[in-house]
Amino acid sequence: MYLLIPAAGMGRRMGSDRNKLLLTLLEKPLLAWTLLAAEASRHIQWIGIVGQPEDWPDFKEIIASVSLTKPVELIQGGSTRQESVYNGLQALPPEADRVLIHDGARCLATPELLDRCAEALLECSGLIAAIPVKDTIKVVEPQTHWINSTPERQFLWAAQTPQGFDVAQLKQCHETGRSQGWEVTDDAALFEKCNLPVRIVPGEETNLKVTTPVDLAIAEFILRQRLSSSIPT
Ligand SMILES: Nc1ccn([C@@H]2O[C@H](COP(=O)(O)OP(=O)(O)OP(=O)(O)O)[C@@H](O)[C@H]2O)c(=O)n1
Ligand SMILES: C[C@](O)(CO)[C@H](O)COP(=O)(O)O
Repeated sequence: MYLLIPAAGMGRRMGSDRNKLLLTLLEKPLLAWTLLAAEASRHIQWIGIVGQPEDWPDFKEIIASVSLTKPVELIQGGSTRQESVYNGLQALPPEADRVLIHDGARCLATPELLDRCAEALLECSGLIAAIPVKDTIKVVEPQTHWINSTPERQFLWAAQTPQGFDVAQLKQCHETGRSQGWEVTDDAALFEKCNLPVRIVPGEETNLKVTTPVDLAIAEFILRQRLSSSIPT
């Protein structure tokens, strides 16, 4: 299975002056934790990291530090996540017919989740990891902040990555999106807009996207728990 890791963001909401994937989480950069999960996955055979060229020297150090045994390619990022994934798709080896896309910022995803998605992708052409929403969600008027409606929670799922697709179909959806000027925050949305089916694979509650400083603190807590429970007594 081919894996693309969008890693070309800025970390604006983190308040960071550099790519948040270079920030340290328990003595390793965030990106290192994401790569360790990809390395431990049974199905991932090739990794493309989409990043801004100024980060490549750091990325190369991280790749060396985690002793990756799988082939890795660095791909130039775009100005949005959508554009970064587009660039990643163009850089896939020609034989890649299925692809998983996993945010570098979701650095707590387990190898088991990557493998669950890879296996499910043998049976369908579009999927995403997702979890049921826990909060009651309100649809709100943007200007006035008055509530418009309360969607039924049983229909609401929080989208995560990995997201997996048939490569030819996803490339076509991205081309359509570019020609129509669609701006989306995940790849499933492009599939949906093109009327293609996307199924849910059970995600992980701990698979948070490190977006703000609070997420970083929560990620550290989760990782400490995980590491201490894996130490044999
Ligand atoms: N131009 C971009 C923007 C984002 N990403 C990646 O997409 C994932 C999800 O994006 P997000 O969490 O929003 O990251 P940032 O763009 O870094 O954060 P912010 O929006 O707060 O600036 C991250 O792994 C990020 O590196 C990307 O590859 N290219
Ligand atoms: C793809 C994603 O991780 C799904 O939750 C998310 O949409 C990434 O984009 P965001 O704009 O940073 O939420």
